[in-house]
Amino acid sequence: MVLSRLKPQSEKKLTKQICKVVLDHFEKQYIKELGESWIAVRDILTSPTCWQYAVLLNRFNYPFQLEKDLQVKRYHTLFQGYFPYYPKSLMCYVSRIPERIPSDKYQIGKIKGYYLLNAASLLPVLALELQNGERVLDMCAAPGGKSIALLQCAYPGYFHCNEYDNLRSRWLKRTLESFIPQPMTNIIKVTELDGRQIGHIHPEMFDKILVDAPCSNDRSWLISSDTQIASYRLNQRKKLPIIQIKLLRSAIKALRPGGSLVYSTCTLSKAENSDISVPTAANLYFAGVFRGEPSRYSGKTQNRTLKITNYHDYT
Ligand SMILES: C[S@@+](CC[C@H](N)C(=O)[O-])C[C@H]1O[C@@H](n2cnc3c(N)ncnc32)[C@H](O)[C@@H]1O
Repeated sequence: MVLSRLKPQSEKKLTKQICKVVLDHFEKQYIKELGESWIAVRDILTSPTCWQYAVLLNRFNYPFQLEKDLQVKRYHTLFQGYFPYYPKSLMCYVSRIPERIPSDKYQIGKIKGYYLLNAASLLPVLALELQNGERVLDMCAAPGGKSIALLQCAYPGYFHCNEYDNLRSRWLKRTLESFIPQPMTNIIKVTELDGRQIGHIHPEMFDKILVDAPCSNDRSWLISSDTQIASYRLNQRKKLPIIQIKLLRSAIKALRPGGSLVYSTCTLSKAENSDISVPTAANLYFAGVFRGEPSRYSGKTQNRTLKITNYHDYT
């Protein structure tokens, strides 16, 4: 029965128009930053059949039948065995065949069984290595995909989900309500603070912090249909590192000594990734996924650990 709901969207629906203004801008920038690799990355970014939609199963209402159906359809679990940290409770399936299953519909009072996300979005979640009982901050949390994924990994002692934008914050609350049972919400706090202030408000409070920063989302910008919006975004793009560094500095203030912080983006832009550095922490690079092989992160840990990840889906 579930299988019938898993019909993939047609190939036609998978075909998206690529925005030329954005592509031209990226060509100039990324050929400089990535050299020849840009050619392969560009092909993957612009070809929807290469994008992987992962199915994250919700441990709070585990969809056993769906899991069987996915296995019949030759879906396979993601990244297991690649990472030093990969909790058994995190169950995520992907298919080698390009398809997108419909999302689980919202129903009042029902905990959803699964969440669809870009497979690579789990990289920052895994990099955070969340353990039971830890105090964790998801600083830029809406719509909540990584918050849900973090809660599949461990039971934090306190989970602070923050989102500055009012509308998106409502979306975040709705996501949490849909995936997390009521008794667990006692450990979750949702706020609408400016992330740049959190370090002053809660100094050295958290064991783990995720800064999934507002960034130029290369893939979604490439398929934007409105040229005016695209040009506006490209114009504003240079301002992003200013807010990103402020968010990161604030997060470091909110991190307890010995804690770990993951800063992540879904852009390839050097200015928004490796150029966002701070003096107090060691940088660990967790470079993303290339053709199904996630690269391991490496580096030294000092007083506080900072991992920079970007989660483009190069699978
Ligand atoms: C990349 S999205 C986060 C995606 C989210 N982590 C997830 O997995 O669903 C970045 C978010 O940061 C929010 N944001 C932008 N400026 C912010 C600020 N100053 N403080 C907190 N959040 C902010 C944006 O509204 C956006 O929702």
